[in-house]
Amino acid sequence: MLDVKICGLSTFEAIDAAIARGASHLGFVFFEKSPRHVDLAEMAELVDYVQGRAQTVAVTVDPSDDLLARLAGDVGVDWLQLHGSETERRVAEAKAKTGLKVMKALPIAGIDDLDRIEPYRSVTDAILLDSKRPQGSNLPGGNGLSFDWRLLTALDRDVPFMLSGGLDSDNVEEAVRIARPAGLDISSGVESAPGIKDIGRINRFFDALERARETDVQGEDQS
Ligand SMILES: O=C(O)c1ccccc1N[C@@H]1O[C@H](COP(=O)(O)O)[C@@H](O)[C@H]1O
Repeated sequence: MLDVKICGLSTFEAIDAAIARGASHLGFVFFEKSPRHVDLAEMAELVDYVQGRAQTVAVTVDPSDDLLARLAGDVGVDWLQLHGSETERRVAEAKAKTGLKVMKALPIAGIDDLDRIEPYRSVTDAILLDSKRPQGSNLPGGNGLSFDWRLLTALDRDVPFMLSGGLDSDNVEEAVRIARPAGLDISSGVESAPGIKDIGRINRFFDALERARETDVQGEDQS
């Protein structure tokens, strides 16, 4: 069963829709330049609303020690997503300081980028593979752009990862078939405009994922 993280949530309605369809993780973005940014008070309210129905994830970019302490203390999320240029050492430090589970995002554009995964494996609870920030964008993630998933076929099968970057209901079936991820992370692909989650698109995404699972099971039966 694939983990599914719906990211960039800011309303109770979208949280309920994602949980109803089986999202395992819900992401809340703390990054002021993002159209999905929520402040810490808003994030605490959203996390409180989830009430253990899914894992909650604070998405951050090179967070300060103060922010880490507030996310672990005042907000009370389950996971920290590090989506900046955090070194392995900083990731280990963030985990030790907060006691939270940590997901490190790594940008992938070419085969050499896969070499960056191994050093992070021992200091994280999950690795998230995303596309690289396009020129001109001030967002390190949430750009709605995918990378060449065929690169991931070169990865050792015992390296579990979450796949993100430009996933939507039209491409998720192909993404799962090619990349064989342990989980999926989606934000822009379930929005009607930047930062505005669309319940219809959330439903269509999970419908497409169910079709992908059915096709996969049928494929396995024939082999
Ligand atoms: O969504 C954002 O605005 C964002 C801002 C800063 C860091 C990460 C962000 N989002 C993450 O980007 C990926 C992919 O998103 P998309 O599906 O391509 O829109 C996902 O991991 C989000 O958590």
